[in-house]
Amino acid sequence: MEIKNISEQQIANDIRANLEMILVENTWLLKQMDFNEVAALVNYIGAANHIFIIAAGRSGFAMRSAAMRLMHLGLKVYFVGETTTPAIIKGDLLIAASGSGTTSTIVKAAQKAKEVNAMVVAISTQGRSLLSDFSDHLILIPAAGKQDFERNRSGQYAGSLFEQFLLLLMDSVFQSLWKVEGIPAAELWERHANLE
Ligand SMILES: O=C([C@H](O)CO)[C@H](O)[C@H](O)COP(=O)(O)O
Repeated sequence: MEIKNISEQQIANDIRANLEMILVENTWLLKQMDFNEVAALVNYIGAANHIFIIAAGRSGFAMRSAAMRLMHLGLKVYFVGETTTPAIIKGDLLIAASGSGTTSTIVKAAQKAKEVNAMVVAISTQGRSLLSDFSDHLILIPAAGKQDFERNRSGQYAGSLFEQFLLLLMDSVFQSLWKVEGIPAAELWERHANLE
């Protein structure tokens, strides 16, 4: 990639402006959310024997972070696709995050989860999608779709806003669960990886 003749100060200013735009977009999204939809997720998590999480690409990175924090709380959490992930069965919960709601591995996982009568919570930018058809509950994040090349809802590339907000939202869910459980941080830390 050729870096054009641009001063370090111009780049610094541009990066700062971008970060401001990203924070503004995430704050805008916060105001569009129905947090009762998110509150329901806490009930699904509380009722589940095991929690399975699936998401792909950058959405997957955000949800891997969420899986780690839920594990720190002492929940039995598996990220779909890891070699040690067991079968999902009735009484379990699948949290399936897909901005588009069409990523085939995620739709298939939700379909399988419903076949065995597990519960499915979807998180998506789409109110109706292939994924929502196999979901008991939907959390709508009305961010830009990853193929909204006109960039109507976000100045950022592809699904970046959804993926950022997903991470922030799941950290907020963790904070609520942590508060409810009242577990001291030092106790959570005992579950933190010591082989890293
Ligand atoms: O990595 C991603 C891509 O760069 C879009 O910004 C997506 O997270 C990946 O393609 C999965 O897509 P969705 O299932 O639609 O979230």
